[in-house]
Amino acid sequence: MAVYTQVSAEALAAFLTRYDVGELVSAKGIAEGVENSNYLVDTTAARFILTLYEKRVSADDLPFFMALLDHLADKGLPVPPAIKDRGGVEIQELAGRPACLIRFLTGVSVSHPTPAQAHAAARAMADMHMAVADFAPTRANSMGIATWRPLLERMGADMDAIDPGLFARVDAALREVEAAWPATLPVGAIHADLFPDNVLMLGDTVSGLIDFYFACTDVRAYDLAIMHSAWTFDATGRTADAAIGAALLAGYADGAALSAAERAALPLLAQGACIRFLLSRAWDWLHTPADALVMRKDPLAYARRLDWYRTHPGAFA
Ligand SMILES: Nc1ncnc2c1ncn2[C@@H]1O[C@H](COP(=O)(O)OP(=O)(O)OP(=O)(O)O)[C@@H](O)[C@H]1O
Ligand SMILES: N[C@@H](CCO)C(=O)O
Repeated sequence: MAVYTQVSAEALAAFLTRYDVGELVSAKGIAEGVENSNYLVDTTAARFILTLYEKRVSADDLPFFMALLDHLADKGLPVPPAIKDRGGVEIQELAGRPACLIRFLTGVSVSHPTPAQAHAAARAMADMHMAVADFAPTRANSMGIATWRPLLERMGADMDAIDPGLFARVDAALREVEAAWPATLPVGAIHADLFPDNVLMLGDTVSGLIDFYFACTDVRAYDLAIMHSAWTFDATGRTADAAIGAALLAGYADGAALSAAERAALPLLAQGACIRFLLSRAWDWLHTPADALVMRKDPLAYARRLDWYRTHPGAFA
């Protein structure tokens, strides 16, 4: 469960007096998510999400994330901007952590998306990519390709405790990905973590894109490749659903043109996406005590996806 930082009812009630949002009625910790502490907050006026930012979100990056959310919300995308307090301030401090009160969005994240839902979600990603054409702020990808080898080397042979030979397998795949990584594809602000749990849906309609805390300036087609790796497989990474994959490509193409060069790069970008999530999951696997309250995500589910992309070069044809 993801409540690392406890906030007392008294501290929360006092915090809310900075805003014009009514008075505290109830607050519950939200179990989903692994990165930040999230509370569902009801006031006499409305419902909100309170997020306290933990280890992987740097306070220095919050202005970028909040500017991006404001920009997308202004363009009509279903994203949750932070609420401004009476002085116009979005990024606050609470219980010693950076904190934001965020607009609550209705909808549920689906664990087994249908092709229609995948289509709608990829269309929403395309809309997001188009909507940031005039978004000026930039942020380097803190989990981008330049970070993968240092992370791999830091774990070194410890990775073989997860699965014998894992270090060598990832090392070899990364060498190929590094050698062929495209340098000239269109870049822009991307979500970089648009897994099914970060898309809220009402039926086949996207009601929310959430969790922008890996958003950064990077290759747009890489965002689609991340989405493909996250949506197309079952949780173990063993089985790929071709209908979901096709729906993602079609949904994206509905909202944004995918050039021949972008399409041709997708198999490699998807392998990069697998390496990125394999490495972050492996790091957490090795550094989170097995009895911690947070659920560790299986790195091998991404090792299997990596193998799949390496053996299915025509997956995006
Ligand atoms: N604006 C919102 N409106 C409605 N529900 C939200 C909103 N933001 C977050 N949630 C809920 O809180 C949960 C956790 O949020 P989020 O995914 O941002 O957490 P996280 O710790 O950053 O997770 P992750 O492990 O995906 O990085 C979501 O699954 C969703 O149920
Ligand atoms: N979406 C990531 C967790 C958040 O970075 C994963 O499934 O590994």
